[in-house]
Amino acid sequence: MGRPHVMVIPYPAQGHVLPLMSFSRYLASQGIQVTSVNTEFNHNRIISSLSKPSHDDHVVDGIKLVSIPDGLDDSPEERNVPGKLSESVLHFMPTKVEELIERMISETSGAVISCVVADQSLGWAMEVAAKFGIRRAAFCPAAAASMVLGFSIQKLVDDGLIDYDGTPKVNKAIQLSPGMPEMETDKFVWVCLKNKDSQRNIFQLMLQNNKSIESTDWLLCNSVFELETAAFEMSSKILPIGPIGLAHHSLEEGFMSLGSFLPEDRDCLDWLDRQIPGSVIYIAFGSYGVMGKVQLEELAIGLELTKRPVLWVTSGGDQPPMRVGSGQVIVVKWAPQREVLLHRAIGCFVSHCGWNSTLEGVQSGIPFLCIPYFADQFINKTYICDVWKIGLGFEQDERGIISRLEVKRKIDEIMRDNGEFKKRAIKIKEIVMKNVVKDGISYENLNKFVNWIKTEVN
Ligand SMILES: O=c1ccn([C@@H]2O[C@H](COP(=O)(O)OP(=O)(O)O[C@H]3O[C@H](CO)[C@@H](O)[C@H](O)[C@H]3O)[C@@H](O)[C@H]2O)c(=O)[nH]1
Repeated sequence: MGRPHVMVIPYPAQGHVLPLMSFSRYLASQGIQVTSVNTEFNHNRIISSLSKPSHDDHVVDGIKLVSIPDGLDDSPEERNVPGKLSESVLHFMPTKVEELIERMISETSGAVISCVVADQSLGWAMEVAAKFGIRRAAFCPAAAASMVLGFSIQKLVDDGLIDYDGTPKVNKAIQLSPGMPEMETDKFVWVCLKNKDSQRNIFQLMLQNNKSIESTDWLLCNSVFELETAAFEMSSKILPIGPIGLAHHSLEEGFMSLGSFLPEDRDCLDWLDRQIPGSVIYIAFGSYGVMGKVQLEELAIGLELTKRPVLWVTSGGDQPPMRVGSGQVIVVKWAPQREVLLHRAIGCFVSHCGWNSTLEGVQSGIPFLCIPYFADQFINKTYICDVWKIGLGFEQDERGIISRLEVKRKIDEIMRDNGEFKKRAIKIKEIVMKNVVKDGISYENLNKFVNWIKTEVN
């Protein structure tokens, strides 16, 4: 029997590459040969951001890194033009992946790829794999609730809640089933992009992906059954396997950053060592920065008013107008976020509620302050604030801005509150940990998947 070989294809964005890289590392640690396919642009960023240089650019931590062109020019700006990246993903990448598989098969005289694991948003990858007779699994890096929202589109149309292009006909909060987080129709994943063309494209893509997913052998979700019981009960096909980063903690530390597009600033960990336990506000908005100047300023002043130490990540480019260097505030471009959140100095996490950040905060037992701005982030915020009750949102003033006083008020509330938020956060963390150890649901699902990969190899 040959060694099983899995090809992993993430959507080419940071919040997708990181969890799929964690998943790849997990598979590699189970003796599976893994090829991770990234765009050339991302591949180069991944290699140059490794915290420990690799002897071989193409094999890192047991994972073979290969790249395909994305058809865009070399500037990062090109990828920020709305619609450019998604167009390349839809119309350029499929042929490149197909050519890559053909090449791999011919170079190794028919070597088997046991399975393609692709991001759930790349439905076409399932079709390419099927064309070569390769088995397939979809990986969802977002909450199960986001997936079932996609699966419920036809019902939303039938119930008269949205039009055929996804536009809401009414503005109201709905629940897809009892126990599901409430969702505002005007904040549906495809609606809150605030751009009609993008809305139409994403909506169409979700419909297409729903179809492609029907033909997959597995639909794995980086989530935890007990965090989202109602969502998992709505679709038995979605299997929780998360949080995926927790599955390989024993692996070599030097490659913890594998998949980051920017080098991690590890000095902030030394700074954290010098802070009082539970005192630091960690603020990070994922890999994009879209905060307006006025909001940024109110946030910065509000944080200063709390007189608490702050660690601020500027990844997307938003430079906080704060007095840096006072010892109270440290600003970094890219932090080792998972390690930061686990540090005893951290008291709360001001987050945009991307699903990876949500899971990382949850598994660290840290309370949240939420500033969601698009896509699935509103659903994740509802989980944090209304379902798990481990965080607070902010009220906006008449200008649509979160004022400095509101920032200070909410941070003081979450950091004091006799530790109620912290206590609940620790409880939720314990639930999560139960799922990733032996006999836990995520652990068992991962095991089943690995066994399936191993036993079906010819
Ligand atoms: O300084 C930093 C900042 C972030 N991260 C990591 O970057 C990832 C960011 O992921 P996420 O929190 O999900 O944010 P986005 O990059 O914005 O993720 C996109 O993808 C997610 C998964 O589909 C969605 O939930 C989000 O809405 C979408 O914006 C996390 O693993 C962080 O640990 C770092 O390592 N260092």
